[in-house]
Amino acid sequence: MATAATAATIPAGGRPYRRTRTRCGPPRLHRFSLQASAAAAASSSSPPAPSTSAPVEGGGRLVAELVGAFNELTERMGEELATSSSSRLLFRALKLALPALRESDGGRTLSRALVVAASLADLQMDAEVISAGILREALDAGTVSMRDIKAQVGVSIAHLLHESLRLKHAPSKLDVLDDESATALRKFCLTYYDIRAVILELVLKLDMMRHLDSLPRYLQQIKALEVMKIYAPLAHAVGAGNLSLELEDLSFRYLFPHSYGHIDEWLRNQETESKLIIDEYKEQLLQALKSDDELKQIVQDISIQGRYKSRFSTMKKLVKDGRQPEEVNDILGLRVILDPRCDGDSSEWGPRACHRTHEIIQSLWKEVPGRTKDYISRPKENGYQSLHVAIDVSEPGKKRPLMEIQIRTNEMHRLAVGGAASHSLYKGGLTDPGEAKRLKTIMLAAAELAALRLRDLPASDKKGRDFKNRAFCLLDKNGDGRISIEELTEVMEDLGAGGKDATELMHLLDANSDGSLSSEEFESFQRQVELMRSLEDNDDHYRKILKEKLQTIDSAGLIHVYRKELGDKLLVS
Ligand SMILES: Nc1nc2c(ncn2[C@@H]2O[C@H](COP(=O)(O)OP(=O)(O)OP(=O)(O)O)[C@@H](O)[C@H]2O)c(=O)[nH]1
Ligand SMILES: Nc1ncnc2c1ncn2[C@@H]1O[C@H](COP(=O)(O)OP(=O)(O)OP(=O)(O)O)[C@@H](O)[C@H]1O
Ligand SMILES: [Ca+2]
Ligand SMILES: [Ca+2]
Repeated sequence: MATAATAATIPAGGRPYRRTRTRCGPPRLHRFSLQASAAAAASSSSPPAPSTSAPVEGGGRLVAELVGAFNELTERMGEELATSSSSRLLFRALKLALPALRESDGGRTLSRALVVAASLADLQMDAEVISAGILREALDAGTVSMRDIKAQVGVSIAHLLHESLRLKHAPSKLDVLDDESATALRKFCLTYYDIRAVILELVLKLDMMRHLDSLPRYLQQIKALEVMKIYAPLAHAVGAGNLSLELEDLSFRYLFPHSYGHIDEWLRNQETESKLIIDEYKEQLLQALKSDDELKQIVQDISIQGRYKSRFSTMKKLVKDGRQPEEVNDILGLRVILDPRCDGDSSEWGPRACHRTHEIIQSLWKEVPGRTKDYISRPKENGYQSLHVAIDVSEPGKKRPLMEIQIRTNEMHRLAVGGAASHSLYKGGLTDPGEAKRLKTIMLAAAELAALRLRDLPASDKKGRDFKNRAFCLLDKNGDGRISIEELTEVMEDLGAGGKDATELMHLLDANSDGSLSSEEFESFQRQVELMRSLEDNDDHYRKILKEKLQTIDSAGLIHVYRKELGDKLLVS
């Protein structure tokens, strides 16, 4: 069995992972490795899993990688973005990038390129940005040239990459250690025509920050400082809030390891329980608000967001006025957003709905006296409106930090996110409201342009191809509903494998031996790819169980215990 170092999936932090979609919260990522799953498959007892090892050998493995990565990315993109022209573009980019990336650094570069692509897809970037993200690693590693990209993927991707490279080299022109230079550089970034290059660069910075450990200490600090001063505020300014928080926390960790350690320990100790409390209170409040007769009459929709405060944001609060961690009163946060009915007077119904929500909160929980701030009756100078209350969520014998609840209408929220009282300005990322407005216009224009460029071809081109079967349609070049040996050979040659591999793979997958692959035959191959992934998800799970039980495990011992104790549990449902 070929021992390729990288599996055909999107990895996190340099480790392969797979995502399970959940309705809320960030994607859940599972780590896995192909060798481990093969070992697990080999050791599992009856009924035997379908032969998963055969199609992943040699050139077949390349196709499995291509299809696996393609499926995972299009799933993340969602139907709206993964149009058929976008899919074709992404497929071309993957075909060029996969063989090139496998050559560098034992496959680690491929893992990282796929992580970058997945983050971009999660940010709902279009196929051009995602493709550029995959190819950028190959370009940096020197295994693909700009000329190859232009010829095989397209001029627009090459242009996007060119812009991101300009941005990459920008910081060296300035002394980023002083605030003025940092502000100047952020402004410079925002004058880019294609804001998507900025976002690509931000995601690449996040990837870099996740892999700083291997660098010498002084370099870690320089890079962390640059991210803290320039890229984290920039991410905040372009509306990528979670990206900004992660960039900040990672920089904080390298810049101030001791303070980070202290705060991290304190927040981590209560994180799991706090997040459960946030979810519980959120649900309870939503039910109470939705069943209130007065609110029913004046609002048409209610939503609640919850958040656990980040490491860096907590640290800033502590150093701002020397308070103790226990005195940070927004570690747990809820935000109620009310949508007043249109048939009433929103200038009256909005504030009334907020105050009614406050009364309901008071009836449910213990409000902390003196911590209520009514910025609705008395808006802040910048126009910010919201009603803030703090509640005590401690239980007898169990002291907890306070929970802050912000109550606002959707109109007030719009202002707090994008207006003069915008969060970007409030947090100091951008200092000029005009600039924030301009940025938004640029982003909208870029999005429209991308949508135009990637608009689907007429329906006749689709021949009833469905969303799930995109990979098949892309391999079936002449659209006759079958993948011929020529078509398979072509894609395998693109991936750097020989014609012999294509013949072998065809032999394995061609169940009815008619010399070509039907969509059903290809689907069963896709199922095998999926199966390998689930095996590897389980592997991680079992590894954890075993680690707890056995303390130390070597790889040979691991397989041994699998067979003895967990064999029948390893079946994949
Ligand atoms: N977007 C935006 N949010 C704001 C603004 N002012 C306050 N907020 C939000 O409201 C929260 C609480 O603000 P305040 O009630 O003024 O509390 P504070 O004086 O900061 O009190 P501490 O929590 O003790 O620091 C902040 O953490 C922000 O989330 C603003 O001008 N714009
Ligand atoms: N009570 C809350 N409920 C839900 N989301 C919140 C709440 N407070 C802040 N947020 C959001 O959480 C994200 C991180 O905010 P963060 O905690 O860093 O700052 P902040 O609370 O707004 O400001 P400060 O640090 O000055 O208190 C932002 O998107 C912010 O709008
Ligand atoms: Ca706050
Ligand atoms: Ca066949």
